[in-house]
Amino acid sequence: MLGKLNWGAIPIDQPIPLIAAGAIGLILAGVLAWITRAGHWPYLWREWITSVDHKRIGVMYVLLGLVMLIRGFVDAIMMRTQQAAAIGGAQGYLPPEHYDQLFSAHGTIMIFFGAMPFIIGLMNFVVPLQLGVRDVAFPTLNSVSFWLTAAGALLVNASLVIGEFARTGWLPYAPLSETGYSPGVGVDYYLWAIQISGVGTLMSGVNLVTTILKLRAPGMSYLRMPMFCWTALGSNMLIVAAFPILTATLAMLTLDRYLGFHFFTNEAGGNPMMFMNLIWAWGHPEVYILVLPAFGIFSETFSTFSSKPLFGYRSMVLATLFIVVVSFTVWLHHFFTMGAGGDVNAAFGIATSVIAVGTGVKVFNWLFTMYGGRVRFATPMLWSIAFMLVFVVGGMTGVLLAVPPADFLLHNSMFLVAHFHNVIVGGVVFGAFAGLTYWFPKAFGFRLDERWGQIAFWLSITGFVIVFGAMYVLGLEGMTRRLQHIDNVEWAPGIYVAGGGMVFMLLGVVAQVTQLVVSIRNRDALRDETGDPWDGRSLEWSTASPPPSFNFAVLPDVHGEEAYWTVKERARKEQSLGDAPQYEAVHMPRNSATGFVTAFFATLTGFALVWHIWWLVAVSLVGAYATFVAFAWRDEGEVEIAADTVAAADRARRTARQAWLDRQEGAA
Ligand code: HEA
Ligand code: HEM
Ligand SMILES: [Cu+2]
Repeated sequence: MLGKLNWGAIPIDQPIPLIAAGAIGLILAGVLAWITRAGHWPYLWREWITSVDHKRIGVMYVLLGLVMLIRGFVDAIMMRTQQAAAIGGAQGYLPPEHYDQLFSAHGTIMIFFGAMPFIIGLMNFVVPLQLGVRDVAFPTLNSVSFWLTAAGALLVNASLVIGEFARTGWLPYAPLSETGYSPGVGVDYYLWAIQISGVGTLMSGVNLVTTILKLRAPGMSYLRMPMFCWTALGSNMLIVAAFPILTATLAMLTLDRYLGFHFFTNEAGGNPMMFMNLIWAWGHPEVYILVLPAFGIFSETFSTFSSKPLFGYRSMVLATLFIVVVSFTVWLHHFFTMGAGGDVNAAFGIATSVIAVGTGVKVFNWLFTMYGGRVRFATPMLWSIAFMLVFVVGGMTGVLLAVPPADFLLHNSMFLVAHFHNVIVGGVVFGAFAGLTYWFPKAFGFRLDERWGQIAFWLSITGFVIVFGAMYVLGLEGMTRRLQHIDNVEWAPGIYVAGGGMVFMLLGVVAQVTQLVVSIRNRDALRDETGDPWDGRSLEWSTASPPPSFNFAVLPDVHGEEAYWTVKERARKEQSLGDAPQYEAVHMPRNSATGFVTAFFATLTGFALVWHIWWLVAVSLVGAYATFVAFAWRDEGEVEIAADTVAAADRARRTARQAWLDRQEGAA
């Protein structure tokens, strides 16, 4: 009846996951109970869970990303403390099979459910606003994408209590991940969680590419798009091209595990090297999927907070497209040591180093954007400057790893671990925080507390330098990755230093949460009436904060590269906002439960497949299909928002804007 599932799946003999799961369960039950008591369910269902508004979906994506970053951070604390507690004769508190699940879960959660949702959420929220349009191309599909991602996150976290997670690393290398070496359900959880969320990511990629290519405000030609839209286009083109490779690779591994195929086995004609090639053909582009939008965020913040247009806009566009193409030609640098031969290694090493040229162009453009500008050191700008300093180091160590002879020494060492955290945390996570603090007032109508933001920043950057600086040293001293126990006591100082740095990082996380709480409590004092708290240059700042459901009362008419700056300049010169526009009724897509219900069935499907509960697989697949059919048959797809409502929504913003203009005149 329940396939392989029985009471043995609950890890009663392992107190740590049980206590962790118990605590999470209690918090979750508390939150649910509070929502029920306060009677918030109808509101949540109507306005959020079934919402197809790209802004709401973007916010939910970011929230998912934040929660999962904290979840992955807890794993990181456990890894660092385990290593510090298991040197020489000491054994630490985590047995090897648990430590292996820990780094696998940490990597998987951080990449797929922390960084990806965070970045996709920011793109979802910002891109339509910057393009001057009312939503993405396929709003309901957008909701499906989000909920499928959440379903994957749920499955990974469920594995903590029901069964186990993969012990194979964040990419389940074959043949280790084949049934013979990984007989448990861990790899199956990995496979279905990533397949389900991967479908969501692919659809979100199709959605955003279509939006950017097809839906732009009148006058918004390609070369007038803000830089963030360009990098979002690059990132989503990479998603559309790369994610099918991931899906196919994992599908083949699934066939191996479930039906006894031999794609990646050592015998019967299988070839494990095929897995390496395929997984990295997706895996390398994936890191640029993450970092390109972060580059876009920095382009926005450097320009806004330097009060200058972005330097070298066209070269930035070219560098972005260059990175998109070249990132598909370098995958082999992840397994230089596996014997492809000197010529092949040299070719891929050179291709890898060439990417540094594209990134270098960007770094110099950001520097020149700041040069001669009136630089304001607000929190988003602090994250951006810190990014530029640390990312150059991380990039350089990447170029070092791209030299095959050097990589033979450094492959699988802590130096490699330091390299990629240096670029992912320093690039993607700092970018996400810059974006969060930059666009938060747009999403919620009030700014984040600046003082706590700065405290969080300084704590995090201090911790970052200590933790990953120590890891570089450990790597050069020969320490390899994924060690549950440390035999060589000479590494102890480095491991203690890295552990000490974690204290600063932890305080940084606490400060970020405090910032959020303090800001929400002081929201009236932090209110942003004008919709433009940073003196921004692109269209998202031309509408109210938070923007109405239809984004713009009247679709903007774009002149020039900096759409909103041009409008503001004219208003400043003429000391007037111009006449109120002609308002018309707006049609917006109706909310839909399709995404949530599909994801509900997808979660069941995934869970049932992990545990071989075949009847449940059948039932939930039918359920998911029926949801789509029901959606296709609905005949009322849109709601009309009357012209009066649109006008009323715009009036408040115009009044605040006029007051701002008058103040400017007073100051002049
Ligand atoms: C956001 C993520 C991200 C980014 C941006 C990068 C960027 C780069 N990475 Fe990294 N990398 C990872 C994430 C990332 N990487 C991950 C996750 C892994 C390991 C996964 C695993 O094994 O589990 C990895 C592993 C990895 C390896 C494999 C090593 C091994 O397994 O032994 C290599 C080897 O070539 C490499 C190289 C590079 C290079 C050359 C860049 C370049 O793009 C960097 C370019 C930037 C600069 C160089 C700085 C700025 C430039 C200038 C200021 C101009 C002047 C500079 C020069 C002319 C040099 N990376
Ligand atoms: C914020 C602080 C972080 C710390 C202190 C940290 C620490 C660590 C440590 C100690 C390891 C394992 C090293 C080993 O034993 O091999 C690791 C692995 C990893 N981390 Fe992090 N990490 C952090 C954030 C992140 C983020 C934000 C991401 C991605 C977005 C990430 C992605 C990974 C990946 C992919 C691995 C490899 C897992 C594997 O070996 O399969 N980490 N991290
Ligand atoms: Cu790579």
